[in-house]
Amino acid sequence: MAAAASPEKHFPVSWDMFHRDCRALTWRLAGAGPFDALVTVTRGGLVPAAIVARELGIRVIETICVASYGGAAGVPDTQQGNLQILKGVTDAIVALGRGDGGKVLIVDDLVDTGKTARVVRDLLPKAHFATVYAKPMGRPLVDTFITEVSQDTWIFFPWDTGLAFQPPIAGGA
Ligand SMILES: O=P(O)(O)OC[C@H]1O[C@H](OP(=O)(O)OP(=O)(O)O)[C@H](O)[C@@H]1O
Ligand code: HPA
Ligand SMILES: [Mg+2]
Repeated sequence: MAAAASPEKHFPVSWDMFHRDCRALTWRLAGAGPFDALVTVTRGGLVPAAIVARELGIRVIETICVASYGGAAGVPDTQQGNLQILKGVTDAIVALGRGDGGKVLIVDDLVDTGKTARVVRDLLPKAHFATVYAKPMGRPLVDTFITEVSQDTWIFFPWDTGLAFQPPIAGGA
């Protein structure tokens, strides 16, 4: 299956919906813990990580900073470029993530092609990988997620969007 070059369908997510989905993710994760540390994949993982960490009582939080989608100003970044790790995790977390005496939870907002998840997983092979949303290509790389959307769908997060006028459907929009 190929990644969607220009996703045709839109899946807009509101703050309320995102919070509810993060809580649902936490309920599902409760049985997989307890976790000694949480690693969030920036930047998209930061918001769900805050909610999940609060619900599960996790206080040790690390970032892994990865970037791969870049687009022209004014349009969603739907094209994936070379994946770059801008910052890794500490040796202590790497040791935990390899299964040395503790359990690490990785949180990201979504998995799409799975490239980001693959890189993070290679670094922390025994960690539990959780995302709020998953597309079919990346789904096998995730241990726990809440909602699956099709590969040709673009998910619009509340931090990337705002309220705007929508032309009526009857007008041919
Ligand atoms: O499964 P993949 O095809 O690799 O895509 C998933 C990744 O893409 C997005 O991050 P992005 O690299 O756009 O950076 P951001 O989190 O800063 O938005 C998203 O937050 C995931 O981390
Ligand atoms: O569907 C998506 N939405 C937002 N960011 C993304 N990064 C990869 N896929 C997506
Ligand atoms: Mg990301």
